[in-house]
Amino acid sequence: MTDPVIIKICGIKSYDLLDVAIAAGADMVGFMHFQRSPRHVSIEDLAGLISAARGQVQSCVVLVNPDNSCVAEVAALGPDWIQLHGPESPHRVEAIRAEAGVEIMKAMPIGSAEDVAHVAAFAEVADRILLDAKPPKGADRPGGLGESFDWSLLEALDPSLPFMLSGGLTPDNVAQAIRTVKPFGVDVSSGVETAPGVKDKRLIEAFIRNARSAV
Ligand SMILES: O=C(O)c1ccccc1NCC(=O)[C@H](O)[C@H](O)COP(=O)(O)O
Repeated sequence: MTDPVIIKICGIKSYDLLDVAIAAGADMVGFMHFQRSPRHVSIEDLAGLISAARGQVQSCVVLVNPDNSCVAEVAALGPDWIQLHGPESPHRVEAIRAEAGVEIMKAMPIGSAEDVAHVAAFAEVADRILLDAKPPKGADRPGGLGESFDWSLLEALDPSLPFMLSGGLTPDNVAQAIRTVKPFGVDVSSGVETAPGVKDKRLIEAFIRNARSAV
């Protein structure tokens, strides 16, 4: 019997949608703290959402190249995870992990075999790796763009490395992604929205149902 895939619904901004994700069986929810994101949540709102999630679902705050004061401010709110989704180096990931005292997920942009070759160095310093599509040149943010990447690139990865898969996942392709790539977990944002930043209850439910039914 294989372990169930971890499901993360990213970019939750409201208590209503947090409840929807929990009721539908999400394992983890992501809260964006990045001004340029259409899913940005203020520090004040993060505090309430993290408290509401506690004990029901793992919470993950997504930051992009944060400075030490931002890390300290977010860590003080007690999320289960901080996700680093910027150009942080392995050394910086290690320092943030020591400073924050919470588990660290490092997002890695994948667009080529060279990008895949960089994963090992980050796997040594992060608690979990998230593989996402490399954003196109000129994109205004490094994630949450609904872009997928060539999953066959991941055949070069160390097969013993547990990783989360993201980038362009939807209710329609998540089961195929799980069967093909065999990730430890899956992460979605745009694929459960009707417009950037507008999550949809039925799409969240369908995503989780279809991910759970993948064999
Ligand atoms: O969602 C954002 O707006 C975002 C902005 C800046 C950095 C990361 C961001 N999202 C991080 C995520 O974990 C997304 O779930 C992941 O990139 C996949 O997004 P999508 O392809 O839209 O499902």
